[in-house]
Amino acid sequence: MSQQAKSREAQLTSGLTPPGTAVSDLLRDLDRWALFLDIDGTLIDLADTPDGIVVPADLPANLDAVSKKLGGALALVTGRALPYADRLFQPYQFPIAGLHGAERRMSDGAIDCVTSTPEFELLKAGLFSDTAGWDGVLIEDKGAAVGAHYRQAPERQTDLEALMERAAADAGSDFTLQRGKMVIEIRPARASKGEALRSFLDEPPFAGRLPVAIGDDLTDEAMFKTANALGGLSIRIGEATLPDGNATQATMLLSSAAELRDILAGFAR
Ligand SMILES: O=P(O)(O)OC[C@H]1O[C@H](O[C@H]2O[C@H](CO)[C@@H](O)[C@H](O)[C@H]2O)[C@H](O)[C@@H](O)[C@@H]1O
Ligand SMILES: [Mg+2]
Repeated sequence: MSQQAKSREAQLTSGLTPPGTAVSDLLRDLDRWALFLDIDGTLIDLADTPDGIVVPADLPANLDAVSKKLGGALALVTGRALPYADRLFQPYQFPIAGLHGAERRMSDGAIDCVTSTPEFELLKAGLFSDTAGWDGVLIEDKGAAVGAHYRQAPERQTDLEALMERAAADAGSDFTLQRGKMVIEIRPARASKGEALRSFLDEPPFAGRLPVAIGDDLTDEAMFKTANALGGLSIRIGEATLPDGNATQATMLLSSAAELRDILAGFAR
């Protein structure tokens, strides 16, 4: 662990208010906070495959109850495609940013979506065919984005890095590589989770509130940075040290998605 990460770890676990207290602070001052929640690894436990996730039965209703206590100021901010993420929490629909912030449904229901192109469809088809014989590798078609998963084939990480870097270069400047947990993605470069958080805060019912951003992966660091810059709270699920050895931008930690779900369940009551 780098020196920077060590001092960050100490800072996070020293006299700072434990995250559980920070979140329960919301109980006292409901008009003050806006909650921005990542999905995979934050609300929902990680699974071997993108479709292997299990949504705990009480989670959708708890999210709805927390949202109502915050006057609707709860948004999901995910790398998943917006329609896929929406289905996870039926019958409820929340303000949501998908594809790492590239597409968004605002509180009034208006959707700013991003669509694929014939060229990008060809690129995705090429990835499927190039990896057809790579056991355990899973190509995830997300419409205007694509993910290459190696959770079940860690030995293929280097091959996938090279393949996705070439594909991203072919895709051009409208796209960017996004690394994550056992995945490399090519996504629209037009936004980030930090920009999505800022856009929500320009609109009711988020405007005038301070952000609480909670996430678990590299893509969420942009959300943490923006929340911190706006005087809000940033909470990472997991360690203070990122896989690359750098310290997280988050100012607080939670141990697991289960711990966050318990806090939200208590807050929902
Ligand atoms: O921003 P998030 O909501 O956290 O979404 C990030 C990515 O989540 C999914 O991949 C991750 O979760 C999978 C299921 O647990 C896991 O198998 C995979 O290894 C993780 O990387 C999703 O498949 C991606 O599209 C999201 O970008
Ligand atoms: Mg996540």
